[in-house]
Amino acid sequence: MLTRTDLQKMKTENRKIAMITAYDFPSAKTAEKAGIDMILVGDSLGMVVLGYDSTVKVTVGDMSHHGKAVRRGAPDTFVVVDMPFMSYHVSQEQTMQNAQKLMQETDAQAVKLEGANEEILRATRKLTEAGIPVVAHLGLTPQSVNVLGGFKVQGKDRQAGEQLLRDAKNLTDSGAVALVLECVPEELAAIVTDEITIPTIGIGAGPGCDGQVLVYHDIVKYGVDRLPKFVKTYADFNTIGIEGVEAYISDVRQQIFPAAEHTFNIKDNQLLPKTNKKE
Ligand SMILES: Nc1nc(=O)c2c([nH]1)NC[C@@H]1CN(c3ccc(C(=O)N[C@@H](CCC(=O)O)C(=O)O)cc3)CN21
Ligand SMILES: CC(C)C(=O)C(=O)O
Ligand SMILES: [Mg+2]
Repeated sequence: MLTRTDLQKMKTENRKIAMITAYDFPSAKTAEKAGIDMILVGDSLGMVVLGYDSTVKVTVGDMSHHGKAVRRGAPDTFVVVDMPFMSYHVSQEQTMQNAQKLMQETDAQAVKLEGANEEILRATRKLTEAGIPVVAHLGLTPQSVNVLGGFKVQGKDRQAGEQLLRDAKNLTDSGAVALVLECVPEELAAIVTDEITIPTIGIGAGPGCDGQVLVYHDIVKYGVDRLPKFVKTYADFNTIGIEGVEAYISDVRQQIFPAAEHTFNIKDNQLLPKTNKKE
């Protein structure tokens, strides 16, 4: 399993970090078998596997439930669990308790928090001091979709760019181990990556970041229809899945399935006598 130190070394040696989301046992198992560097149990699970239209409805209980399954599927991979909407905003005490629950129940290596206001910076410091590594997340922060007015590219003007760079530096100073940059212009992401000492992991933030993260179901096109511009797909599970289920339905209807090899038998002398009840 990679460590925080390995990630730092990858940045300085310009070896790119490959991260993917996973939400359950099979996706985690596949990601680990393929040799992924890091897994994110993203709160995007609300949209991708629960069918909500944003991440706002996701709870700490949901994150724990899915995080545990991911850990069982990927016992040897660095796992980051998202702290969901409002689980780190009410009070410092509640933030610590929620992070404790996620770390202890899922056995993750780090938690991820969106944003960089005073409270988030304090939480990042306090969690780190308590032994909980924090991954930061700037740019498009989906938990604030209702304030941002949609899933839109962020940091497009000079002022927003300067703010983002300041935030990134403050998060670094507060102890964050890595920074996810979501939906920001590649020029800005490259500058931030150069200016801070911790690794940046981009999603829709261009090739200049120290690593990349994408949503599992986007990469393999599974249950998703409209994909953001920044996604590249490498497989088409939708098509394969529909074809497979169609063939199964057809086999059942044509009595091709189940065949002899799918069927269990007992010895003739153990057979129940026929009762002829139907006649
Ligand atoms: N399946 C999935 N993939 C993701 O990457 C993802 C989620 N869900 N859910 C949580 C967030 C939401 N994300 C999103 C969702 C939509 C866009 C999107 O449609 N963006 C527009 C750009 C709009 C603009 O130009 O400002 C696009 O065309 O890509 C971006 C990020 C990223 N995350
Ligand atoms: C898009 C990534 C960075 C995320 O936070 C998620 O999947 O929830
Ligand atoms: Mg998230």
